[in-house]
Amino acid sequence: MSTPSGTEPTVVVHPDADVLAAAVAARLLSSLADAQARKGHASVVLTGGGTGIAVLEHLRHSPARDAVDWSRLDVYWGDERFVPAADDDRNEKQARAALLDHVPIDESRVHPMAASDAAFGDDPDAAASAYADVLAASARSASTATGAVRVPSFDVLLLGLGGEGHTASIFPASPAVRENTATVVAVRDCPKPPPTRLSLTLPAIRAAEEVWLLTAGEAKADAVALALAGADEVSLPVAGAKGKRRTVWLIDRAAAAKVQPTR
Ligand SMILES: O=C(O)[C@H](O)[C@@H](O)[C@H](O)[C@H](O)COP(=O)(O)O
Repeated sequence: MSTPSGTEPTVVVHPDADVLAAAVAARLLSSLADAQARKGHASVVLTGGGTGIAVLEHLRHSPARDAVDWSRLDVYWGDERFVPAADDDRNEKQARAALLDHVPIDESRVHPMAASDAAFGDDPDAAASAYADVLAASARSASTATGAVRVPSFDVLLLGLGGEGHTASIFPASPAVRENTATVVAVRDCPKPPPTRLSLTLPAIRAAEEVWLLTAGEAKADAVALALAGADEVSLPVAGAKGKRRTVWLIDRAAAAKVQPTR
């Protein structure tokens, strides 16, 4: 698979979905511990979806779990389902059950996107705008604003992807994929239920130091191959998910089945 060079993505293929999730958990522990050793704190953007949550489950059970100082980790989400807080579809609820409720995290450093029965009621635009304000404030306080994009300089931003090429809650040919100024948007009528969501936009995603794409299964093989072959982001949003410093595709053999080997 391709080797890291500049903005070229790194592609790492694991035998199956479970080894992939365990390997990503180990990689994430090391990356966050390195960031904390370097600058005293670290930040991660979590993703929903089966692979993303499986990684958190492996993190929870890892013997190296406490290599990360959980009290100095800032946690954000790349997207969220705009449903009541107690709804099992909430990415935050799933992340807390898988990991966050089991580690000594500093709750003031955990930044969930609003639920539909919280401060903004059932107004996803207000909830999206409020999260953009949280990101901007975090950028100012950490004085790591990434230039024009008012978000913190996320150390690792995790993303899953759909078979048709969505990532976070950015779907093909949608208003969200064409958004080039807002950092967070409300998304309606999503093909993947539930229909209403909040999502980082591609400019916000591309402000991350590292973007890791996590996926498994043959249903994702076309999207993976097209993205790595340079598809345009409007028709395949995941193709636009790139880190400032590094982009890493962490996939299993089934999802890698149609990737053209690099010469
Ligand atoms: O909230 C969501 O639904 C996710 O953010 C979404 O982008 C997910 O990561 C992909 O749809 C992959 O999901 P699976 O890993 O379950 O295929």
